[in-house]
Amino acid sequence: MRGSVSGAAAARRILFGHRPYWWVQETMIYPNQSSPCLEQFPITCETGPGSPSGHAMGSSCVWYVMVTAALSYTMRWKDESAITLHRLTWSFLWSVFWIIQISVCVSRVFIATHFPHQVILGVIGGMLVAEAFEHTPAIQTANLGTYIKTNLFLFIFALGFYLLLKLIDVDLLWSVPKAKKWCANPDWINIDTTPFAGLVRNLGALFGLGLGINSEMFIMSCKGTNGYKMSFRLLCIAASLVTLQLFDFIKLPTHTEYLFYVLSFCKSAAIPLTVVALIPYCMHLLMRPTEKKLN
Ligand SMILES: O=P(O)(O)OC[C@H]1O[C@@H](O)[C@H](O)[C@@H](O)[C@@H]1O
Repeated sequence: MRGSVSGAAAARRILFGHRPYWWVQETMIYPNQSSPCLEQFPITCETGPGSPSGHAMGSSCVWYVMVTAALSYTMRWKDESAITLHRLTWSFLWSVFWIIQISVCVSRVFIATHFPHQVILGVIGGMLVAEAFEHTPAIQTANLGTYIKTNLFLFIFALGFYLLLKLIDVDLLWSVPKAKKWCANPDWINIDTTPFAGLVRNLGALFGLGLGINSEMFIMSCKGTNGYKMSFRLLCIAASLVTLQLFDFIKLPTHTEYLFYVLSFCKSAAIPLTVVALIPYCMHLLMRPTEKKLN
């Protein structure tokens, strides 16, 4: 009994970060209704727990991967002037990195979705995740079966963890009613901010990545001779950036929860599949006639 009580307390401490926009309404620390008035915005009403910040974590993780990948390129330059250039690039890229992270953190705190320590934890967490994945090259070589098994494991683990915590009276979705109660405008509550929506999105992305890197399209384009060409890579980057903007225009219907989760999974799977396999394959086909003419 004591074990389950202390387990619940530990889980609460780790997973139950309050967000300022509801915490300020419920805390008892301000006497005689003197609690400060926090302005809310259309993006304030996140429904998940506040710690660590998902936006800060996502941003630091993605930018960390891009900056370290770019620097690993410049590190190969060996002569004296190249070393100076590498140092300049290093300072520039890390400055850009920190400017972006600070901007994300300040904006999350400004709109009352986070306390400062939650965004700091998010940035550190994102960098740790990026480091861990950079040291796990198996991700890029795993077969589709492994991706599917990992997907199933993560889904069952998350669901099992949710149900297990429910048994010891801990509701992992505790934050949703709080958000609904204290959000200034019900229209600002978005289903895609719930913890389950985040889970489904991540599972979809992982599945799409698995499908992509195990597809013929990826093998023929990225693993072929074109894959090493700078022009091919730049074309893929440009086309991917445009396509990602187009994906952003696809708005999913939110009236039926299950349908939303299924479509969200499909959309999240389609994005890496497009970027990793479809676009490189199209670019590969586009570049082929030019090569034939040259030959
Ligand atoms: O914790 P934050 O910064 O409010 O970010 C929450 C977001 O974090 C993201 O990681 C999740 O994918 C989203 O579903 C969620 O809305």
